Amino acid sequence: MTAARLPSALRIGTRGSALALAQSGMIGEQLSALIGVPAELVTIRTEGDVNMAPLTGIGGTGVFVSAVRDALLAGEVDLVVHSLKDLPTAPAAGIALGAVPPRESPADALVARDGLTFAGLPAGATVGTGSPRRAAQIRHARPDLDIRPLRGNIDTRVGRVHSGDLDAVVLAAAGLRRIGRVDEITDDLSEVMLPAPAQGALAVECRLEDRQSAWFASALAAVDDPASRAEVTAERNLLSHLEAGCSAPVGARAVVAGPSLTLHGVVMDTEARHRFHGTVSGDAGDAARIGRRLAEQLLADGAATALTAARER
Ligand SMILES: NCc1[nH]cc(CCC(=O)O)c1CC(=O)O
Repeated sequence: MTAARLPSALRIGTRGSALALAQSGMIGEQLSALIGVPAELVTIRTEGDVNMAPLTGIGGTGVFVSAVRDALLAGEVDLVVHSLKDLPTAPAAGIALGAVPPRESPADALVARDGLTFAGLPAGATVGTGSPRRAAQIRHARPDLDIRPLRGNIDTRVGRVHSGDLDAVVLAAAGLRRIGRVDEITDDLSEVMLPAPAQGALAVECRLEDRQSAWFASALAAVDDPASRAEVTAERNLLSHLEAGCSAPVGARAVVAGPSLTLHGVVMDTEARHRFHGTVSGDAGDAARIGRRLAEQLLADGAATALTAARER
């Protein structure tokens, strides 16, 4: 495509999971209505879909991202949609973050047998999660629980509870909501843990040069939500200035209220021996700087100890 002219169809690159298809389908419909051409989803198979080894062992969630971005750079698609929390914080050559659509709930959710809440889980209950961040915060809140490794798509994970294999699993509420399975949630974990930076938010990426095109830029601006963008900017700048990867035990939650933004962050090691947390507020226009300031504050408190301990595992 030459983005200067309207194409006959907008090709949107996505992973093939139910969640990815739901997310990119929704963005495709919105863009299609805006620009008046049909959107076509192009499924891209990634190493993360094929290889079921723990994510921490195959290069983190970045494995899902590279193949989709390669298709964009190769001109096979015009836009790609990702879960923003799966994107590395370093910018990718030739690619722009075209839009951050209005964010879904950033909360983590419990899916437990018999409708159990987090507080209602009996001592020794098995809780599945493959996320060091979730594991550390569960350990901190409930050292009596038995945390088990967990991978796979949302269906697989929830299935481990229905099969009686695990008492509970922890998932992003946004993922369950987007695939229409919000009824599975038995508790909201907002009071128990801070979410991953950018959890619940989407990233619509385009080729850098296509942003010059007026119709392209205006379509992207129409699906962009500045408040969501400010929140994820603060959260991801915290992560990048901690120099922590996407599987590091770092939690972050920014909230925009009117002109101001408040960012809460936590850094732990996986064993939950160390825990550093703090809050920085400021002007929402300073989101990146707020993230950096909280990172500096947590590092001054000694957070590097926790990050190093987490990396050495
Ligand atoms: N880690 C994979 C992943 N990437 C995005 C989501 C859910 C949707 C989101 O956070 O936007 C999930 C599943 C989960 O964490 O339960």
